[in-house]
Amino acid sequence: MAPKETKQKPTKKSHSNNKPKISKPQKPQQRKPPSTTSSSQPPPLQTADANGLPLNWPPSLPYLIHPLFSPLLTPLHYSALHTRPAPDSVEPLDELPADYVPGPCQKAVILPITDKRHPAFGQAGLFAARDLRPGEFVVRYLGEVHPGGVEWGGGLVFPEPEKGDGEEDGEEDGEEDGEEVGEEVGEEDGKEGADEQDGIDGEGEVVKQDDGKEVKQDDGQGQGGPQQQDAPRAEEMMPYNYKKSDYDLWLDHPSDLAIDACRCGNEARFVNDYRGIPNPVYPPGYVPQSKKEELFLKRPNAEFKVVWDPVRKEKTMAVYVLPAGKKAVGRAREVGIERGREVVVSYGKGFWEKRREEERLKGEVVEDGDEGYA
Ligand SMILES: C[S@@+](CC[C@H](N)C(=O)[O-])C[C@H]1O[C@@H](n2cnc3c(N)ncnc32)[C@H](O)[C@@H]1O
Repeated sequence: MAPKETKQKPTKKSHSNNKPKISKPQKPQQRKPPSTTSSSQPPPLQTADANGLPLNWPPSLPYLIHPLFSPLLTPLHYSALHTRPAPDSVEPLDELPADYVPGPCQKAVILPITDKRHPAFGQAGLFAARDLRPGEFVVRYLGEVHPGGVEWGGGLVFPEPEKGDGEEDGEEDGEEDGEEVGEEVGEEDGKEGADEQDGIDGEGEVVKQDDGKEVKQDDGQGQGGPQQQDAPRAEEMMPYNYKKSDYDLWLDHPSDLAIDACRCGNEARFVNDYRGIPNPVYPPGYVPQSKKEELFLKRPNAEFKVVWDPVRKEKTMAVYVLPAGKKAVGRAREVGIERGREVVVSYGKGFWEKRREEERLKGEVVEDGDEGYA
């Protein structure tokens, strides 16, 4: 039975009931080709490295071009995942753009945060590689699709490399990173024994690894998933706690479907929350002259949206530029996020409330440069 769709605001799911905030579904968009860059505009920023992976992609983290599926998902979860609300339903889903091609994103680039005023200084963020139109699709949010209610997810299992890619890949994977290759933890939440097939099932897709090579996964949802590789190290056997992830979003809350991009994912996992981020148009120390201006300095320019993947016929999550405001005039009607500007969303108040609570419990003070992430 198809779950009833609800208005979902994709928010950060982690830590609590304050699950991802998902933008209000909108009527299906007219597909338009991406706007061409006029000759007067500077060239797009470089988004990929020499291996074809996103620039600044963490070497130890598996890069996904399709979602992975947890073996903990049930037929009911899959039914919900593959059920599209009717176009005339209260909340139909937009579709991914017709020209969407799986793989590295050319619209945005992962960059280290070097501005000390930025609350995520020392981490990374996602930045527009070219001017992005209001409402434009930016990038999918890829990760492990898992039951949102579960706490423990077990180890991560990636498929054996294809013959020919040889040991090299397998060995590198095994050696380099505790997170990317593992085995289902012996005890999943202390309840279940491990199975070699358990972990994260791919769905007949390709995972790009940190060496830029691709490995294929079996086809079939939740069946015949990735194979175990080398024997995992101790840390790879550690149970994984979804609840502690900072990269976990609700995909479909009523149907208990979530996406976690902590252990693997794509560029979208680097999208920061807008709170406390200084507007680079203004110099350091600039004090907003009015409440209106202050608000301008503190608003998101993008959103997480649940959309329909017409090729895979399933719900998915993506980052979109926010539509132009009703009062937008001139350039603001054409450019939602300027080239070089950080793509920022709202994680939702709940995310920061929970964060504050956790910090308080730890006896730490949250310094956010903002009057409150709530
Ligand atoms: C989904 S990750 C975003 C990417 C992250 N900056 C990184 O480099 O991996 C969420 C984490 O980024 C940090 N973050 C994002 N937005 C922030 C903000 N406005 N203020 C402080 N920290 C932020 C927090 O540590 C949060 O747990």
